Amino acid sequence: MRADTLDPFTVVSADGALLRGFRRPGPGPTAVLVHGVAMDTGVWLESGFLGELAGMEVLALDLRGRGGSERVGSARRHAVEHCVADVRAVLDAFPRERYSLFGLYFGGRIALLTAAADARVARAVSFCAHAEEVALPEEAVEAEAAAIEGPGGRAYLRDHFTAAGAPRWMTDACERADLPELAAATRGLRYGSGQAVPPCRPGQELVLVTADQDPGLADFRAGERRLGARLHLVGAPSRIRAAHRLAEAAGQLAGVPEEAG
Ligand SMILES: CC(C)[C@@H]1NC(=O)[C@@H]2CCCN2C(=O)C/N=C(\N[C@H](C(=O)N[C@@H](Cc2ccccc2)C(=O)N[C@H](CC(=O)O)C2=N[C@H](C(=O)O)CS2)C(C)C)[C@H](C(C)C)NC1=O
Repeated sequence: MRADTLDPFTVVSADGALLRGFRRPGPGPTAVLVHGVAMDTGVWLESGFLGELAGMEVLALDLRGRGGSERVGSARRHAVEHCVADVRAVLDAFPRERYSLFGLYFGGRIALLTAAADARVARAVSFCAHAEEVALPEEAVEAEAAAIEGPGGRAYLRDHFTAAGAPRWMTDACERADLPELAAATRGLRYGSGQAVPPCRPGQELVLVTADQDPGLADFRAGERRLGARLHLVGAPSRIRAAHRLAEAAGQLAGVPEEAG
């Protein structure tokens, strides 16, 4: 396959955080890719996602504290509003008529929240994250953050994802994580990440993707009703196992012209 030319970029978020990412040129509509909590832009290359978006211009950022982006240090500076600001900083740096956002897991939630905040987003596709309120289990999240920043942090993540049948690109992403920063990002989830996504704007298209056997399917169905989102199911026993099929799903979804009903 043709090697992709990836042009690195740097943008500054609203709170001054320096963000890095890459642009993959393309003649078609612009896609903005938002990775999950324990990830960075490497997942787009390794998952085959990039190849499935052939023809689109692709902008992929490392969220604060991940990849090459600035380590912000505190949980508060990892609040979801700052992640939304990170994405909007990329839109500001690359002015286009419209953008399609594709988000993976927590990145999907960020994509949906960005659409709700920003009319420039014509379409937001959330892979394996729904739009409903989530009651964050404080103790479990704190225990997870402590595990991640502890001596067995990398093993904690690797073992969980391996046991859950995650693809290689997801477990490899954990090997690259800056663990103290990932612990801060985990603690930062308490600042707003549980909020339900507000109704989107007229003309915006929202797509929710999950496994057809996802035990939490009801939350995705709720998004269909409450937000008029489209639901796209992939054949998999769980959200994590669906990760093996998300690039393929992206190819199917990206192929659909935005005007399609
Ligand atoms: C390692 C494993 C145990 C896992 N930890 C993660 O993965 C990442 C890395 C570290 C923190 N992490 C969270 O996610 C926070 N921790 C959790 N949160 C739950 C969850 O549902 N999280 C969502 C995302 C989300 C968040 C906030 C609000 C909405 C949605 C999610 O998508 N999780 C899947 C894993 C799965 O579905 O089993 C993935 N997330 C990865 C990513 O985003 O990079 C790729 S896979 C509940 C309590 C919100 C739980 C809980 C035990 C504490 N631990 C996990 O989930």
